[in-house]
Formats: sequence, structure tokens, C-alpha cells
Amino acid sequence: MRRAHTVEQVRTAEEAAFAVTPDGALMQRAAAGLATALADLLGHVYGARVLLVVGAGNNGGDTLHAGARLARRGAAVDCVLLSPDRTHHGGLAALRAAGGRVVQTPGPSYDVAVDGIVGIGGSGPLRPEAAALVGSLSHLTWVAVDTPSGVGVDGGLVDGPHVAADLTVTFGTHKPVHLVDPGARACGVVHLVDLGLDLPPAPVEALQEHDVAALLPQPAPAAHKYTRGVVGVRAGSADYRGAGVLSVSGAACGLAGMVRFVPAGSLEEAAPVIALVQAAHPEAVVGTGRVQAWVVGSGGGDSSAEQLRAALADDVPVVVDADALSVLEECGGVAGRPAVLTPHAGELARMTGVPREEVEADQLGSARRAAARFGCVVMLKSRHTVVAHPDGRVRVTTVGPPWLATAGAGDVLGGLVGALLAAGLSAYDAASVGSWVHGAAAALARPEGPVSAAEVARAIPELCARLLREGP
Ligand SMILES: NC(=O)C1=CN([C@@H]2O[C@H](COP(=O)(O)OP(=O)(O)OC[C@H]3O[C@@H](n4cnc5c(N)ncnc54)[C@H](O)[C@@H]3O)[C@@H](O)[C@H]2O)[C@@H](O)CC1
Ligand SMILES: [K+]
Repeated sequence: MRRAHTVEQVRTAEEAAFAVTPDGALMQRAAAGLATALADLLGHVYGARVLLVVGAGNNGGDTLHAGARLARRGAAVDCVLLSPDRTHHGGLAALRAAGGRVVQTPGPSYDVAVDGIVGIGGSGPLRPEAAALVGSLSHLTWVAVDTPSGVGVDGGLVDGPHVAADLTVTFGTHKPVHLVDPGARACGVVHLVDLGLDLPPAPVEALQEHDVAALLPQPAPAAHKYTRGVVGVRAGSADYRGAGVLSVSGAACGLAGMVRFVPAGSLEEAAPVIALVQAAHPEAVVGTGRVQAWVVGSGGGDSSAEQLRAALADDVPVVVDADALSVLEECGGVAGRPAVLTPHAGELARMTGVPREEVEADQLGSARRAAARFGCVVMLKSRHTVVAHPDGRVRVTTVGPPWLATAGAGDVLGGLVGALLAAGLSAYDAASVGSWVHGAAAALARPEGPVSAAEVARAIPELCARLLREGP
């Protein structure tokens, strides 16, 4: 599990660590890890040209000490001080003693620029002087120290000039900004340096491969299809036939025992949709009956409210997807049952009356507020999908290629999450595992290129088999 802690949690853990470590030991650990990561990036240290951009606090201190380590190994290290009167004394002395130079303006070229402007003590965007300097050096490779300066650490908000890093070297634990967009986009690759901090449970996490393997449902030796769970799909309509097929494709990934498909309207009206579903999935059973979880909404059109009401009449977990999201409140909400809502930013904006840009700018806060408001798990789908529990916990999905932004992929995801619910996972696990598997299946289906929703669905069993083979 990748765990992210808030600034307040990190401060508390650091205080406890300071009390039992010699003065400056933590900063030296951070600086050593940073210097190693920079050396790895540079490939060779001797003769490398390094620019440090240093602010007023300990983030600058880490940076100066790391610069001193590189200078001792033969790098040419220049340093711009943004707050000369408040620069970390020990760090600056170490850099000077190692042969580093303080410069007023940066030289013509560097192999890397290091952002030591602010870390977890920062607030708001870069101030004008720092913004102008960073802007003039945007062609360089940037390494952010702890967090990219100018980006919100706890919320991942980006609302002005900031450092856009290629690599972020962070200390002690991840912070939400490293996982949650839009901030995560400014971090580049994230590398964690362990400081041995004693940390509380993390409010924001990202599942890793072995976590997913441990959570995947597996059939008991004597399982039959009903004990493995039946997932019911109420999706598709005369106008959107493909959505019904793709929802069933996700549900039929093999993680539940059986898929039941219930189209809207009479069997005659639904005949074309049923024919398509049966052609693609002859194993799916058509018609009403008992299920352990419902998936409702993809391509439901005008029938969405009727379909959602019918699903909610059963007291089983439900995935509320696509068109069903806009009729959720008129249908009385999910009323205490395990449930997953699967909006993208535009859908969540409509559901909550907030402009779409605001949802996109604050994905963590928007998902959390929606989970509290609707009383269930909310999966805000985006580059880094945010799965929020009503109690405030969050899991972020950081796998999945950009090619996954393709028509029908959401239908497959809804069906997959429904299968996991039917197999007995909690709503929080089903949503976060489903989102991870969906992203990884797309990468498996087509590692470097375009992928269709149907191909994603087809890759799910092989992806799960690989996870189970490797084990937790
Ligand atoms: N104290 C230590 O020994 C350790 C410190 N660590 C480092 O220390 C950092 C935290 O240090 P600090 O608490 O000194 O704070 P920072 O160095 O993050 O920030 C320093 C100061 O910058 C100013 N500032 C805030 N927002 C700004 C903005 N937008 N533009 C310009 N200036 C701004 C404020 O006056 C703030 O106090 C961590 O991020 C980490 O890099 C870690 O290495 C762990 C060990
Ligand atoms: K920084």
C-alpha cells in the first residue's frame, strides 16, 4: 500500500522523531536520500551541473545539504537563494565548504534544477519572484524536494504558478499531493526516502499490486455459481444498446459466479439489446431473479429511474452508474445499503450543483464531500480515480494508461465493480480494487497504444490470474 499522510500528521510524527534522534539527523537522512536520487537521475555526479533554488525553511536546508553531498563528489553546484536572510545556516555553510557557489542569476545551462523553495511549510502558489525564476527555467529537468513548490500538499490543489517536476523526492511518507490530481501531475515520478517515522493510519492510500491480489475474491473449494455471487445488470436501452453489452462484459469478468441481465421495458421492446448481449455473452441469464448486487445506469436513458427503483427495491448492494446518477435523488438515494456511485467530473458537477472546473480543481475534496452527502462510496473517475468512503478515507488509483479514456470503458468498470460487490467485497474495496484492475487490464491489453472498452473487459481474467499467481 502506498500511504499518504497530511502535513499535520507528518509534523506530529517528526516531533516525536526529533525527540529521540540527534540534532539534524533527520535532515541528514533526507539529504542523503535526495542526493542519491539526484545521482541516480544524473547518471554521473562528477562534472554534473546542478542548480539549487532555495527558499526560507528546512526544505531549503534539505536541498543545500544534498547539494553539498553532490559538490563533494565533484558536481558543479550553483545555488539561488530566494530569501537570503532566512536561508538554512547549516545547509548553506555545508554547501560553501564543499565548493558550491551562491549565484544571483542562474548560468546558461544545468543538468538538473532542484526545487527547495518550500515543502510542507508552504502555502499558496509561488510568490512572484520565485514564479518568474521558475518560469524562466521551465526547459530544465526539475526535481522537487518533498513536494513541488506552489502546489497544495494536503489537497493536491494547483491554483497558480508552481513547479512542474519530473521527479519528486519525498521524505518519511507520501503526502496526498503525490497521489491526487491535479497536484500529482506536478510531481512527476515520486520517490520515497524512509525516515523511520512512526505514523498513524493514512487517510489517503493507493493500492499496489500485492494489495489487490490480497483483496481479490477467490472461490472456496466447494463453491458453486450462487455462492460466488450473482451480479445483476440493469443497463442499455433501445438507443444505447452497446452500453448494456459492455456493462455485462465487465460483470462477466469471472469474479462473480453468474451475470443476470435485466433490460428496460418489455421483452419485445428489449429484443435487440437482448440479442446483442446474448451474442457477446451466451452465459448471461436474461430476466429478473435474485442477485447479490445490482449495476444500474449505463445507457439507461429514459428508463434509468424505473431501472434504479427496481434495483433499490431489492435490499442488496448497488453500483449507480452513468444515467442512473442523475435520478438517484428522485429515487430516494441509496438508503444505507452498500453502494458505489461512479461519476466523472461532469456528472458529479451536475449531481452537486458545482461547476465542473471546481470538481476538477479539487478532486479529493469533491469526492469526499459527495461521499458524505450521498452516504456511500463515491468513485470520481479521472486520470487518478479517487474512491472516497463516507468516513473520509480515500483510495486513489494510480495505474491505467491515458488510452483508457475511451467510450464504453466506464460501462465495463461499472460491471466489474458490481461483480466484486456480488462476490462479497465491501463497497470501498469493490470500488478501489475494481478501478485498479480496470486500469491494469487496459495496460495489459495494450501496453503502449489505443485500447477499446471490449479489449479491457477481455483482459480482466488474465490480469487477475497474473495477480493471483504472483500472490499478495
Ligand atoms: N526539520 C527537519 O529536520 C526536517 C525537515 N524536513 C524538510 O522540511 C520541510 C518543512 O520545512 P519548514 O517547516 O521549514 O517549511 P518549508 O521549508 O516548507 O517552508 C518554509 C517557509 O517558506 C515560506 N513560504 C510558505 N509558502 C510560501 C510560498 N508559497 N512561497 C514562498 N515562501 C513560502 C514560509 O515562511 C514557510 O515557513 C519538509 O518539507 C522537508 O523538506 C524533512 O527533511 C524532515 C526533516
Ligand atoms: K519543494
